[in-house]
Amino acid sequence: MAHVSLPHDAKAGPTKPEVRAVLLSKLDLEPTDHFAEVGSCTGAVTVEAARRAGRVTALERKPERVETSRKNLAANDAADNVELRESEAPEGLPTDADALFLGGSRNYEAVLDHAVEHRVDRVVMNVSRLEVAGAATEAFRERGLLDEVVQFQVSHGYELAGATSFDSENPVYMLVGGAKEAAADGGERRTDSRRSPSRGVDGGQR
Ligand SMILES: C[S@@+](CC[C@H](N)C(=O)[O-])C[C@H]1O[C@@H](n2cnc3c(N)ncnc32)[C@H](O)[C@@H]1O
Repeated sequence: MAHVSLPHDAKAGPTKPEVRAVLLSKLDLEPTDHFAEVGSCTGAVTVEAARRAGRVTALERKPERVETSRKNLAANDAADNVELRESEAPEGLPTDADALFLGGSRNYEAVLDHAVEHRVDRVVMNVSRLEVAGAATEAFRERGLLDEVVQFQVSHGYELAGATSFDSENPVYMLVGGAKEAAADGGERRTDSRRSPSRGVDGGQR
């Protein structure tokens, strides 16, 4: 994975490189995709998405963090296909996104409603707080958006007395899914979705 340079920082973020690697595999972005992001903050995810998707619309509610995103995008020469919006989602979300990432959780239920209404093919949300993770999992499930819940924790080794010990980062809960296409008969189909088949949370193969 190409390096992301973040000379400008923010109080929250960045999403760590290993977490971004998993996130990007779930989002499966391609040059034809319009990617929408809630909470660009340092722009670390925005930069990676801009290298893969054709278009990126990135929202951030805090003006100083919009500026941080803007500067870090420029530092990575990744601003050409990115529209940064100072906005609190769902306000300002595009209606034609193929993939949506919620890096910020404010108003997430309304953001998920937007994803359902506009049939966003891939929806991923990262959560670090346990209580929010549980509530957000329910919100995905209630809307028929949930394919899988992934929980992982990254640790980095460091040398200690000639051996290797580890510093652990906070666990991450990654909620992964997307809106299903409505079929003419009122059922649901997944014909043009790029979501990879995975074992659903109900235990069935999806
Ligand atoms: C944990 S940080 C995201 C980190 C980011 N992925 C990065 O790599 O720097 C969450 C960000 O989401 C923003 N945020 C939270 N809810 C939002 C919403 N509804 N709309 C826009 N921004 C939001 C916060 O201001 C914060 O900057």
